[in-house]
Amino acid sequence: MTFSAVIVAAGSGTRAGPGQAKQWRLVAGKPVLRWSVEAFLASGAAQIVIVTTEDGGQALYDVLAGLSGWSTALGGATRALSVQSGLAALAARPVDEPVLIHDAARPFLSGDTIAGVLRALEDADAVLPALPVADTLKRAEPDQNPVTTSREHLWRAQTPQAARRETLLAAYAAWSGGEPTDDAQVVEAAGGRVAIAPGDPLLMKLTYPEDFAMAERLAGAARITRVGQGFDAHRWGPGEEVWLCGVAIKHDETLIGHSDADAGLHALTDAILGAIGEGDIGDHFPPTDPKWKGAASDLFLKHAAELVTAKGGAIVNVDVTLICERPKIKPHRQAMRERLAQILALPLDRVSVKATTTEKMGFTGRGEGLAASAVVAVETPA
Ligand SMILES: Nc1ccn([C@@H]2O[C@H](COP(=O)(O)OP(=O)(O)OP(=O)(O)O)[C@@H](O)[C@H]2O)c(=O)n1
Ligand SMILES: C[C@](O)(CO)[C@H](O)COP(=O)(O)O
Repeated sequence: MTFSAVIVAAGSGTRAGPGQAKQWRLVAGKPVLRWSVEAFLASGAAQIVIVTTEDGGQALYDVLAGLSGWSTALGGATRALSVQSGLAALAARPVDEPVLIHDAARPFLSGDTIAGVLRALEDADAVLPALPVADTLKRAEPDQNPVTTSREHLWRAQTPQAARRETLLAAYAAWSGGEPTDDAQVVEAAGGRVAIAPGDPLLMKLTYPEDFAMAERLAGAARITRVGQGFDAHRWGPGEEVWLCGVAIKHDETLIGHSDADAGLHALTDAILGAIGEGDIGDHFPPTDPKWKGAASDLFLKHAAELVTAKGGAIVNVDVTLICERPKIKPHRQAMRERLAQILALPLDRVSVKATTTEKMGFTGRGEGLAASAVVAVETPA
């Protein structure tokens, strides 16, 4: 389902204590706001409006470096005003398109939560993700005994909250209560049907200083590790040098292929694409396309690495094995590792290049061709 998103990030974060407002602070090395933008991009949001203060403007470009598909709107004095500013900035989108309104202060947004909210919107005017209250509740006035209060039918509201843009615009225009604390409440007051979608315990709102320590611990749980493997082989032919793992090696033959035939980079590119479920190298760079004739294969690897970044992921380590009788790989291994580390912006100890012969057996053993296999570990949001 096509949808757009409004991320409200114009608050001052007073309760989180002194220092930078919470949406700009880091959790697991990543700005709080960036977590949500990446989650919406990974789920295919058609447009993302980020609502910030004027001061936030420049910070935004640093915080969202490398990401596209977002625009900005100026926040208001309250969350509700910031939401309305974000909705106004979506004027070019279809008025009946679902809009997901999300607190920047909730970094651990998953694709499942987004999908659940959108699914529930098929039968409702507005949807909020929520969790049932699990603790016993007490109402306590100063100097009085706490009074136990039923927790039955009580839910903790989270974001993103969804409604079609026209529904939200009409409901906010009709709102005459005090300060609404969420968007579903505004649709509810306008007589709309509000549904609850599954909330997520990880989707906590950073509110108090101590929440940041908790978020650091949750950051590990909010990410998954994926593994991808790739394989490639090319035939030997007449030539004077061969490209392997991004390094040119003088040799009495070359590998034949549509691009520079760097089997090491091709296997590694496929491993990365495999880890993130993005098909294979041929899907992205068809061998039938003359554009890629003689292309330097580091371009393919960079593209795969950029797809990982766009999903909010990071490559953990890569391991390439080259399979050939000749040339000898050992003298070039360090240069290959350094080149791969440079292309992928990884520390050297996370890049491995190995080599083996097949003891004169098979096509590599007979010197007909060279093969390469690669394994990669990638971390992405769950
Ligand atoms: N005028 C406002 C107030 C809040 N928000 C956003 O609404 C979300 C939820 O608000 P809250 O957690 O209350 O954030 P703050 O208002 O920043 O925090 P505090 O109340 O502690 O100052 C946050 O992402 C916040 O940036 C906003 O865009 N504009
Ligand atoms: C919208 C909200 O996240 C729902 O739980 C929440 O109400 C926003 O925070 P605030 O402290 O009420 O501004």
